[in-house]
Amino acid sequence: MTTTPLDQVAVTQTKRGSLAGRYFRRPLGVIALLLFVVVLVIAIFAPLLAPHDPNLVDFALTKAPPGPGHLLGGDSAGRDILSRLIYGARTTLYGAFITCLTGLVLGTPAGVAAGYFGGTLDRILMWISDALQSVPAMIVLLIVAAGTGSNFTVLMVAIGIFLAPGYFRISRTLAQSVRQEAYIDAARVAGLKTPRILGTHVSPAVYAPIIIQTALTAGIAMGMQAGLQFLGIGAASTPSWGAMMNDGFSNMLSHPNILLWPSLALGLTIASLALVGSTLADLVGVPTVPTRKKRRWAVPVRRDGDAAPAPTPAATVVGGVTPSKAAEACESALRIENLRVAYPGADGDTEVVHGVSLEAAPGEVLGIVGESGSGKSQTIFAALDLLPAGGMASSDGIWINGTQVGSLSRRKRHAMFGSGVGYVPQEPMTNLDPCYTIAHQLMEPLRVVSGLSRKEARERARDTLARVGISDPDRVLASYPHQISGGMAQRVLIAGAVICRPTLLVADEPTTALDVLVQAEVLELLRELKDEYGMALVMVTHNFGVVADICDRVVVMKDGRVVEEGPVDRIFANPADPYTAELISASLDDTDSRERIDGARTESERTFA
Ligand SMILES: Nc1ncnc2c1ncn2[C@@H]1O[C@H](COP(=O)(O)OP(=O)(O)OP(=O)(O)O)[C@@H](O)[C@H]1O
Repeated sequence: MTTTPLDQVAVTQTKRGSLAGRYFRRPLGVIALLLFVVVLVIAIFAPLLAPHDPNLVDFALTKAPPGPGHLLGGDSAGRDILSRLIYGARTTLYGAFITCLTGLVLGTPAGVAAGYFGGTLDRILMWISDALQSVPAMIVLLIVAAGTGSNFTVLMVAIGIFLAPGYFRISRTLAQSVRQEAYIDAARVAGLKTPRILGTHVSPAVYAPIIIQTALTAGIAMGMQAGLQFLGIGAASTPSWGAMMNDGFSNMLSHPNILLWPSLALGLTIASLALVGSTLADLVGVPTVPTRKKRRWAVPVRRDGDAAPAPTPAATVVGGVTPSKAAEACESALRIENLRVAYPGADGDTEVVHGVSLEAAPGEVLGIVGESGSGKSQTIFAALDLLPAGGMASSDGIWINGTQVGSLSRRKRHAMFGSGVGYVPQEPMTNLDPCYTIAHQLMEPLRVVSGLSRKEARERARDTLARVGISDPDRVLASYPHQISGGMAQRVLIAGAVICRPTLLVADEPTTALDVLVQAEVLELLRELKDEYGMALVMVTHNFGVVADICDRVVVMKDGRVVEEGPVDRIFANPADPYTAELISASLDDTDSRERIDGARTESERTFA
């Protein structure tokens, strides 16, 4: 095995520090948090802290000014203002809790589902959300109050329903952005089921913004709650800041202190929550949503549940294949027959892959080569069920490791990918989930798909990291993606792709994002792994140098078509198509490559016309 220096690259420590550490460096945020904690403590320990029974009436105390024994004075009914204020905190926080819980439980899962699956589900949920936002909430709340005898908890649940669209919209937007992340594709190819992907890879992106939303929603809930109580809705025996404000409002001119204290308590509590929320938003607003270098087309990935226009999705159409071809396909690691991929556009569907057929035998290294936009990735995406939203694929069949994947349910197809197919994507960094350690990401498919115990999975992960040339696997296992270099990340991805010992490894431009030295090492590693595990390797590249280096056979693509295929030696010695010849010389001599390729395109077009 070749020893490599990649793992020598120092693991960089994060300079940002933990979220809590950064939060406590914000004085305003700290003051706001302290204020809220004080209100919370007062609410929890109200029976211990209140000097009097909040409902005890003492006529001598009616509208009394502050004095000994009654530090804030008495209200218009002769009750101790301080005690009512303390118990009011309890009512207010309880109400806000019920409201936030309702909004959270209804809005967040719905938003994640709508954002991740898109399509009809998204449209229906968006419609419900819009409808809820257009209903005049206060009128409905008054009706609910009348119908339930002003049941406080029911009213707070009703407010929560009206505030659920806030949670829905945030989680929908975040799920939409995360579902385009390459590490979600990688998780799907690794065979993880959708609930697992939603739970472990999509939800973490939603957590921090949802906490911020909760802080803001709690403030809004308190305001609405106080508004209802101000209108006299709610049990008279329950001390509440809104009811106290109502009382104070009636005596505002003669006894302003009755209005002052509940208003101050409510204002400060809402302001503290708003400040906590905005401080958190400042700190986590951008980094919590992982950014992916957008694919050229920048449209969301189609998922289960999306409305997929005809023709049928990738690998689901079987037809036009003779029995002999089907039998041959059973021998192949990968076989694609007459694949077409199209996208809807303003002027109808645009086909970007036009009837591509190719095959990789077990143990063989097949190169798919072509310039940018020639359809290499679309071909592979269609085979691995990773087409972006709107992508429509039809074929006469796609076989992976001898199985016609179109005849399998999506679930079985993905389970098969997990154990039989490894996928090494283009951009190492974006294919690792920033929320989890490398250990978690390598062990997850082993535990979930292969059923290994935690100990076994960890050992396998450590061994595989060592095998891909990382000399300090324990340190890398404990690292987060941002703590490792690009070269090391690519090795981690290769380790992840081969960790379940697949029989087919698909590598989509695995060296593009790496420098020249690291490129050579990664190619060497892929070659070694392929020999060691007996895998077929499908190598997608724009570089004939890579093809010369590692491939047995090559398929040359241009404008969504296969222009030529054959053994690498023959293609290099005697390219049949002028485009192939120019691609070879452009790859071997980088100068003026674009002009030469363009020239060859013209020549080739003449040949094909
Ligand atoms: N979502 C999409 N909508 C419309 N056209 C698309 C979409 N995705 C890809 N295409 C088109 O499909 C064609 C093939 O793209 P593909 O990504 O397969 O090229 P490629 O050969 O892999 O190039 P690269 O290596 O640069 O990714 C391109 O012309 C591209 O513009």
